[in-house]
Amino acid sequence: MNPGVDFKMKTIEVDGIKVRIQIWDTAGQERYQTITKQYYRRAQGIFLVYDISSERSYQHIMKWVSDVDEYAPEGVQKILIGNKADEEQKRQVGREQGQQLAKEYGMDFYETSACTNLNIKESFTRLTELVLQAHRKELDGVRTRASKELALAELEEDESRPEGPVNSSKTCWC
Ligand SMILES: Nc1nc2c(ncn2[C@@H]2O[C@H](COP(=O)(O)OP(=O)(O)OP(=O)(O)O)[C@@H](O)[C@H]2O)c(=O)[nH]1
Repeated sequence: MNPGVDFKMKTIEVDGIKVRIQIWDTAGQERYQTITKQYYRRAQGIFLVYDISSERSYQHIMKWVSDVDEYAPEGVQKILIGNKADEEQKRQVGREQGQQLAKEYGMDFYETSACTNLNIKESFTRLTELVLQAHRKELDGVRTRASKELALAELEEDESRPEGPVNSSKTCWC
């Protein structure tokens, strides 16, 4: 295992389907970034997490977003998280600021707490849902393209076939 990256597996249920997810927790520190960016490439869903008691961590989200845009696959699903929601007395980032930023980037938004478990299950379920939806859309696209190509191939085959009854005794096309 690389320094700066934690790994866990978990099974969660989404729409009655059991989904096994791999969770890669990459360190935020600058010194690990060459390593952690490598992990973006295979991600299907990403949580961008700031700490509601740290304005600085919120300001950092823009940088994470641009890194994700640069290194993660195009269809990656993203959710913005404001963590440490239990630390209300230390709050530096308003909930509306989180909502606003998420809206700008077209992401869902949750305030969570790893201490009280607030929205932990909900946010993982939602991200998994988004990943599954995106995957289904991609598959539908592939299926539609494949059936169009098949229909076209059949049409071409029909057009190249000689006219007249199939069992005609005539063997040449002239
Ligand atoms: N009160 C509170 N503390 C939290 C919460 N989540 C994490 N912490 C604390 O915040 C500190 C940092 O937590 P980490 O999980 O190491 O944070 P991290 O983002 O992985 O840190 P990096 O390694 O820099 O990426 C620890 O002391 C945690 O106990 C939370 O929801 N509420």
